[in-house]
Amino acid sequence: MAKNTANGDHQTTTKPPPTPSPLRFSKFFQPNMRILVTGGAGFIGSHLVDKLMEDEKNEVIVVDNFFTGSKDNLKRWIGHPRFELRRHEGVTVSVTCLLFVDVTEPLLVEVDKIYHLACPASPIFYKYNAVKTIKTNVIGTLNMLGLAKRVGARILLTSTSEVYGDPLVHPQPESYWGNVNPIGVRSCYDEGKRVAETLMFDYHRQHGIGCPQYSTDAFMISMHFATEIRIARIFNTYGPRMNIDDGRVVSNFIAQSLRDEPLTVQAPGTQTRSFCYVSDMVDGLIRLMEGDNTGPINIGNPGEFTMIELAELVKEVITYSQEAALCLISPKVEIKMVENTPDDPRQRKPDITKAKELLGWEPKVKLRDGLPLMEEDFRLRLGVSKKI
Ligand SMILES: O=c1ccn([C@@H]2O[C@H](COP(=O)(O)OP(=O)(O)O[C@H]3OC[C@@H](O)[C@H](O)[C@H]3O)[C@@H](O)[C@H]2O)c(=O)[nH]1
Repeated sequence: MAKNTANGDHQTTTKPPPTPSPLRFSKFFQPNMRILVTGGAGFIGSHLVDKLMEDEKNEVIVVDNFFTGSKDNLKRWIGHPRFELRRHEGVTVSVTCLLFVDVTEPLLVEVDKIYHLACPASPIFYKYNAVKTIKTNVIGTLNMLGLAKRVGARILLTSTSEVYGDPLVHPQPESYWGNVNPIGVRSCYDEGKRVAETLMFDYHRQHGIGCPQYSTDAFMISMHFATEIRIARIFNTYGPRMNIDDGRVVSNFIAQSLRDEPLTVQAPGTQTRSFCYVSDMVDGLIRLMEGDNTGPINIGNPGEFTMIELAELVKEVITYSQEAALCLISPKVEIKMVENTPDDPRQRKPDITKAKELLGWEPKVKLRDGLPLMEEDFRLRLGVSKKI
């Protein structure tokens, strides 16, 4: 008897593993595309869900443990017939509540595509429980790969620019192997994502390319699914729905401006980052999933800013009063230099040649245009109106 373990490994080959319903191959069956989004209640995940739900052929299942994600981000979809809620071992789900699942536990659902985003992404959150972060990246990715293998789903991992560590090559192409401290406080995330990438490629290599595959074993024909993988290396992303106290630099600066607090630039302030607006990010992820390239592919905006430049730009863009709007500078906002955290990368900027060539993708929203959209969302959530 063939036995499929929860992580999708076949223990014998005498019987074919479970296959999708034969109905899916029938002439009159028009299946919807069933898409699982892990971490779908988070900042990028929820924007991705919005985009996927725009296509009436998509059914979307979200799993999230709500450590950093929030049901509020998905409230418009709760109860929607294509936004499916499932029961998972021991977890009863009512129609008003989302599936509470942690990817470190195996998950059994039938899906065609998996966007695997689940993991805290802000340094203060991923460092908060470092062991849990690395478990999420390693065990969580193993579980999702096992699921992908079992049901024949294509899986996309959102990896990170942090796999380049404190890069010695600038800007960073995908061919750069990085400069990562394996025992530092950020390692749970950057090494975790590096292992996750390794697992993706090992599953892909070990289980062949092309889907499905047939093989004969003692005169039995067995079918198994190759693991089709996609890897995106996400660079710093910003936009509406970021947690207000998320701790990342753009959300910090906007929240601080709206609260009339000084902008905390971490020393030396000359370190650089490149900021991608969330709608561009989602577009890049979907193109990668739908295209023919496994990646890894950098998805990020190559516009590079020092943290001092970013603080100046936020000061300029966030207006407090008509007077401030006219002179484009809020008189109240100050910049305060504060201590930095260990291993903070000194520079970061994506080389997006591959994304342009292979996905036909490049970001459209400039930082100057994206910041006011985020400001509007933060004002609503903080209850701070424009004083004009
Ligand atoms: O209040 C702050 C917060 C942060 N910073 C600085 O801003 C820079 C960016 O820091 P963030 O915390 O926003 O994010 P990081 O670039 O360190 O990490 C991010 O990298 C890419 C993604 O995968 C993740 O979202 C996240 O890990 C750092 O140099 C940090 O020192 C400030 O100057 N002030």
